[in-house]
Amino acid sequence: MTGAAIRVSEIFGPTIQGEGVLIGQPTVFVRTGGCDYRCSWCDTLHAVDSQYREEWLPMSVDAVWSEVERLSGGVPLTVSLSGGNPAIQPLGPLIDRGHSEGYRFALETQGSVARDWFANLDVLVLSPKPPSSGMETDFARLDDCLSTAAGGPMTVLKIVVFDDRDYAYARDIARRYPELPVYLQPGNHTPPPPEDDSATVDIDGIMNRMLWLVDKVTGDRWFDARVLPQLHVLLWGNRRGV
Ligand SMILES: C[S@@+](CC[C@H](N)C(=O)[O-])C[C@H]1O[C@@H](n2cnc3c(N)ncnc32)[C@H](O)[C@@H]1O
Ligand SMILES: Nc1nc2[nH]cc(C(=O)O)c2c(=O)[nH]1
Ligand code: SF4
Ligand SMILES: [Mg+2]
Repeated sequence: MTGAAIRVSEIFGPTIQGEGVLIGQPTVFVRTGGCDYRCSWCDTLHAVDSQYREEWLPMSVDAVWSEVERLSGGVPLTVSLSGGNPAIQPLGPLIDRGHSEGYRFALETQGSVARDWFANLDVLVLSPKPPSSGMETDFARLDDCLSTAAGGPMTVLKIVVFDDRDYAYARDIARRYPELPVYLQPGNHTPPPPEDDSATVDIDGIMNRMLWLVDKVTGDRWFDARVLPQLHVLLWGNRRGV
């Protein structure tokens, strides 16, 4: 077996990337299990809460890779690595394997753990957490993620915004990293409870938050910001595996 086992919550697709810089692009998701954060509004608790850890299978690189190849029909695409926090899993050998077959890799992480294999990614999405999450940003660690990735992937920021404090946080982060593109994402205040992915989602509420966010950004003449909804939530609500 190449490398240590990867704890996998789910592998699904192809679907479209619903968020941020790759929005609309066909992708297969590899969602790892386990997270060092507990965001108050996390929409993926089935891959975070240790209550569900028996559903996270330790898989070899070969096993993960054959599932990605099966789902993609062997046609190279961008694989989205998410979680949980995928940075706490040994994903370097998987990335090498996929690259050797012509696939690309995008990874989403909160920026709390840096890995040397970040440099081998094609896209690194850093999603530091605003005050409404209840989490504290460790800027030294976020800086580490950036310096580890330097010269490698296209790196972008994606910040979830629920309220004025979150918006102020997003502006601060953007000022701190002026070289990074910033994507703002309205928060889903009706995320699914982990055991029920059919729970209804308040699309009108999310769209109102989106409109508010557009007003904030344009009112402040923050013309470098990009504001995008979670497209998969608009299309499929809280459903899992899409
Ligand atoms: C589920 S997380 C997994 C990856 C990593 N742990 C992270 O937070 O970046 C993927 C993305 O979903 C976002 N997200 C989680 N819950 C959300 C919610 N209720 N509304 C909007 N975005 C949410 C996160 O901020 C992150 O950008
Ligand atoms: N279609 C789709 N796009 C996504 N972008 C980020 C996701 C995630 O849960 O990390 C996600 C997801 O679960 N589905
Ligand atoms: S860091 Fe990501 S996966 Fe972890 S609790 Fe927060 S939103 Fe959920
Ligand atoms: Mg999600």
